[in-house]
Amino acid sequence: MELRFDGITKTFGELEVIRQFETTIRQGEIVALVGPSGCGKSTLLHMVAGLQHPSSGSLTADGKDVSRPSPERTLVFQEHALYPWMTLIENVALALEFQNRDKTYAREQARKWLGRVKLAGFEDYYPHQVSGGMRQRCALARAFIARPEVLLLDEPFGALDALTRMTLQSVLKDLIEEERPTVVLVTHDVDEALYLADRVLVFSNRPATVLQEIELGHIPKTHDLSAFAHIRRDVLQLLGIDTDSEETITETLQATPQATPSRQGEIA
Ligand SMILES: Nc1ncnc2c1ncn2[C@@H]1O[C@H](COP(=O)(O)OP(=O)(O)OP(=O)(O)O)[C@@H](O)[C@H]1O
Repeated sequence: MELRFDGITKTFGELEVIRQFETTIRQGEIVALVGPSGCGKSTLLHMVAGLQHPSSGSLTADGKDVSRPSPERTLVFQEHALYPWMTLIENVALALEFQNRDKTYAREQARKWLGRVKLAGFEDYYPHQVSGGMRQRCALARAFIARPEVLLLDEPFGALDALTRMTLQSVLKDLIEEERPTVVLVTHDVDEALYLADRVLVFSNRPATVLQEIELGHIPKTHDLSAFAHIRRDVLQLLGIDTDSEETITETLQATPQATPSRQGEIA
């Protein structure tokens, strides 16, 4: 499914969040959105999901106006995505039951998808009985089982530790390669964007405009991103991050741009 953003502006009351956003995301393309906290990345995803509407401009999916949510466009959040009172298999099967599919078929498919994300044997566990990484595997199974044409990922692994995040990124990459949905990924993690995306859009502070568009193409990638070091450095510099102190990347991107420094001696 092709997504076309044509002169999209979004305001909430007096607050202008996105200004004149233009791009076309091709069928099967993976586009990452990176930018400072609060610049409007999630708002853009919510518009594609049909949960928010542009204040001006137009947004179409395969030429049709996006006006409401549809199972063709699935949103995956960072956490709290699973129903805690349902087992993993029930959570996954629900995505098909919502489409009025037969319950037995939905359960069979859910078992298959849990196997694909390496959760065979955990079907009858409740979300609180498994790790955060396993919950996100389950959330991916629930997103993919409905075979969405557009997958919208909002910081899908933001709550996970670095090692688990890398493992889950590989799981997601394999699923995307097999299923080929169009993907829009919002992330604070520049490495995640470079690893997963065909194209990266770097946004400015609010009102968000595109500072740079980086075409990576369908290059086979591994977690060794040394070949992309120059791109990574450029992106970080665009975001105003000192590349000599890399450990602060995620924290800096998450920091509120309007945050006021605490007075000397004050406990932050
Ligand atoms: N429903 C809403 N009503 C009013 N203001 C909103 C609404 N949704 C978002 N905003 C505001 O729009 C701005 C952009 O929010 P958004 O969540 O899209 O940013 P973001 O780039 O995804 O941030 P982060 O990276 O921190 O998740 C913020 O200032 C936010 O307070």
